[in-house]
Amino acid sequence: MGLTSQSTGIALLKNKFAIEKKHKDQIVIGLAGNPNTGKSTLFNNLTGLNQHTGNWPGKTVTNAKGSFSHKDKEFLLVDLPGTYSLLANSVEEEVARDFICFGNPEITIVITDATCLERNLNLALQVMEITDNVIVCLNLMDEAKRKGISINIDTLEKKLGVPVIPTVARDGIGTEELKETMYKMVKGEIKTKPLRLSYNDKIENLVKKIEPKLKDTLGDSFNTRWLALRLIDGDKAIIDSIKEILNINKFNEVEV
Ligand SMILES: Nc1nc2c(ncn2[C@@H]2O[C@H](COP(=O)(O)OP(=O)(O)OP(=O)(O)O)[C@@H](O)[C@H]2O)c(=O)[nH]1
Ligand SMILES: [Mg+2]
Repeated sequence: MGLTSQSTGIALLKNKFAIEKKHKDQIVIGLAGNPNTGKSTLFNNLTGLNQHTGNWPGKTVTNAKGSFSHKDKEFLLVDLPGTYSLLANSVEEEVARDFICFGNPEITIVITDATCLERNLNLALQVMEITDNVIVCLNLMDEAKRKGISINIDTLEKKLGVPVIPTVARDGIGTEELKETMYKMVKGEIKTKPLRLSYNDKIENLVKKIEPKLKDTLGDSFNTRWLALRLIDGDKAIIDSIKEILNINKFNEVEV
C-alpha cells in the first residue's frame, strides 16, 4: 500500500471534521457565537427548509447543516454549538474549535449579541486568531437600539480588520448584506486583516522555534502559529490531536 495523502493522519483528522457536501463546489461556512445570540434564527433564515441534523462524529453534540444559493455560488452553512470561548473546556467548545481549525471552513461567521458586545468579542478574537476569513455579525440590533446602545460599525470594522454586519435575525434584517459579504469574500473581492494579539518576546521566540517544526510535519494545511501557541499553553486537546496525526503517520509507514 502506498502512502497517499488519503492515508495520512492529516487527511484522517481533516476527514473527521469534513462536512459532507452535496457537490464539490459547495462553500462551507461555519456559524459560531456565544449561546443565545440568534445563531439558529439566522441559520433558519438563510437555509429555510434545506437542513439536515445529525451528531458530530463520536460526540453527542448536534450538528446542523443547511444550504442556500446566492448568485452563482452555493453555500453549506454549519450551525456550531454556542460557546463563550474556544478553549476546549467543554465538548461544545472542542467541537467548535476543532471544526474551525481542522474542518477548513472557507468562512467563519461569528454572531455576536450587540447588547453585550464586549463579552462577545472575546470569541470573535479567538476565531480571528485561527483564520483570516471571518465575518462578524452584530445581531439583536433592535434590542441594542431599545437599550440606547449605538455602535459605530465603520470604526469597529476598521479596528477588527474584518467585515462587520448589523442584523436583526428574527426579522430577517441584514441577511441580504450578509450573503453579499460572504459572496464577495469567496470571490476575493473583500480582503481581511484580522486584529491579532501580539505576545511578549519570550512567547514570540518560542513560536519562532516551534512553528517551523509544525510546518515540517503538518504542511500548510493548518494555522501553525495558532497551534504553536496552543502547545505553549500546554493545551491537552490539541497535543492529543497532533499526537494522533504523528501516531497514525508512523502506523502507515509500518504498513507501507
Ligand atoms: N429581539 C431579537 N431577538 C432575536 C434576534 N435574533 C434571535 N432572536 C431571539 O433570540 C432567541 C435565541 O435565538 P436562537 O436563534 O435560538 O439563538 P442561538 O444562538 O441559536 O442559541 P443557542 O443555540 O442556544 O446557543 C430566540 O427567542 C430568538 O427569537 C434579533 O435579532 N432580535
Ligand atoms: Mg441554536
